[in-house]
Amino acid sequence: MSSIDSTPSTGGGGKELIGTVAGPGEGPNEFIVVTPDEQAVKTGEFITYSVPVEGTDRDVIARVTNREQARGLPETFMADPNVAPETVASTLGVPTDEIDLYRLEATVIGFYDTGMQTFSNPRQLPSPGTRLWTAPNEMLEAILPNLGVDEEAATDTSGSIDLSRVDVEDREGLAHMGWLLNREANAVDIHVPIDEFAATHLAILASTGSGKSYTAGVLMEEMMMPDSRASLLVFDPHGEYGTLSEMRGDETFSGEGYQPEVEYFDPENLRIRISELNVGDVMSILDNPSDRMQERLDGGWRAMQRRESRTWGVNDLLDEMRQQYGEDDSSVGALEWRLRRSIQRNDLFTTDANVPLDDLVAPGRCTVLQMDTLSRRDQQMIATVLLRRLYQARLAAVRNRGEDNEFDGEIIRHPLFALFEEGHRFAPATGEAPSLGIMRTITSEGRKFGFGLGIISQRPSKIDQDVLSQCGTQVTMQIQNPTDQDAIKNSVEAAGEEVLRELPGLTPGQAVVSGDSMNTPVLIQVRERHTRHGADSIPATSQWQQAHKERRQQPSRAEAADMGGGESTGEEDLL
Ligand SMILES: Nc1ncnc2c1ncn2[C@@H]1O[C@H](COP(=O)(O)OP(=O)(O)OP(=O)(O)O)[C@@H](O)[C@H]1O
Repeated sequence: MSSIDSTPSTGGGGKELIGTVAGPGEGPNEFIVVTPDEQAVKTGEFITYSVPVEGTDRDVIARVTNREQARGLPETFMADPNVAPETVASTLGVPTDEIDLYRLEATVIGFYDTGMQTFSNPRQLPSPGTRLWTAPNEMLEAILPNLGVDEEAATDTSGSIDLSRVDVEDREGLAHMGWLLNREANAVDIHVPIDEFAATHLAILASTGSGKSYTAGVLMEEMMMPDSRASLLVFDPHGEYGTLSEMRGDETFSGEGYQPEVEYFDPENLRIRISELNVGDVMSILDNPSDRMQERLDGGWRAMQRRESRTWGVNDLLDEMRQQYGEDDSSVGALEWRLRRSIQRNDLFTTDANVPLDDLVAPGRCTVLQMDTLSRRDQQMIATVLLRRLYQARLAAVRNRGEDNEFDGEIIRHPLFALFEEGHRFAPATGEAPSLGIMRTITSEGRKFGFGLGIISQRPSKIDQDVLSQCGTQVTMQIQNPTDQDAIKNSVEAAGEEVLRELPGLTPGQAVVSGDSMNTPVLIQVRERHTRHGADSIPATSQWQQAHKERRQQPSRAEAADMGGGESTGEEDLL
């Protein structure tokens, strides 16, 4: 059978003839390709062919989903590991040339429709005999991520669409995450649109040690570049982002008079004003309040919130409750002990200090909240109160409350992106967390108010499924735990079988990027960071060695005592 000429109209690097269509596959979008061994097309590779759609030739992209040997040397030729199969074959006089053939299964993704700005399925499989090429590098750079291809930029002098002409390198607001894993390093760079994941939220999910915080670091670097100048807030429960300060003054991040600011806040300057708490927050930190106590607290708290002053404390609240329920009310008495223990004696809470939101967030500023010395509950409390204030301040900006002379609340006029390490701690699937409510609100409503969240976690099954399912872009790295794989399957829409199959085999730094920021899920190698990674494991043996040498160089306590007065022998210390 003569092969059908289906040369794609696009030119460019990486385009090589790989084989021919043998026939349809199992599913309605699947077909089988036969290819000789030396082409070595890997699973996950993007291949292309051309078909006429409504009178115009379209370059259709398909993904190789499986590869198996269709014909090779008989197994008896491989029996002795010391003799090459070719030697056995030639001794027996069997020709080995072109004996290997591979059978590839491929799934049609579609042709890029410049009108719809995404893939469109031609609903027609390539005919047997159609020739297939690996898709050109430039074409993949332009159409795999959801960047929107301008039809004019893609049209060549003859008026036909040539997607390899589109150059995304110089486009603004893109995050260069890395490159397509199946191609050579940097052959197909993957740039994801920051606007997209900053609006519809992001999840970075992987087992521990697979590169989550490294990848988050890469994305933050990209967001702080001169063509983005993001307003970032990082909730860092382990103190892993100390090295982001290297962005300050680094030429890579500077331009047009801009340099990113990187600010660190610790618990000392992250105090929470008591009046910022709502009654639900307080209930969540009190020890087992009875129904009657909850009722008293609710009445007292509401009265305090109606007051003009925002600087009241536990004593004022107790006075208020005694006024309402009587001096000798036993429930107020029981509440007093609990309120003093959980709020008044916790340094986190204060009556007056309140970090102004303008000090905390600004365009071109990455603020890291270092919370590693705080308890989990205090970390959640800080997140709750800050997120609520920030959300209200964004709401006020979007609703033009700033133009109302009587409005005296806080207002933030630029979009925000808040990133959570240990996301399951702040939005847990089970158990109480005061921060869960506001995180659900922001993930479901934040898009309209320019407030994006990024959730990083090594336990997807432990994240609230509502929050996880609202994260429109997913970066998924190595995950072996079946429960976590199931959580991804259930809540991540874009995670098809192909994505899930990849997860156990990934190595650190390899990731599947899927969802709103992509037109189709893609396997990438995450690029190296410009700043150092701040969360490497501690190299125990070299540090033991160093510490031991230092210890030997220092005089022992007994020797030191000896040198001090000349009277001690050291032995005296032991007596
Ligand atoms: N893209 C990459 N390029 C080079 N090295 C990487 C890359 N991604 C990860 N690594 C290396 O892999 C190791 C683990 O990365 P990382 O600390 O980000 O993992 P993690 O998933 O955040 O782990 P944990 O859950 O323990 O915080 C680090 O030593 C890091 O240097």
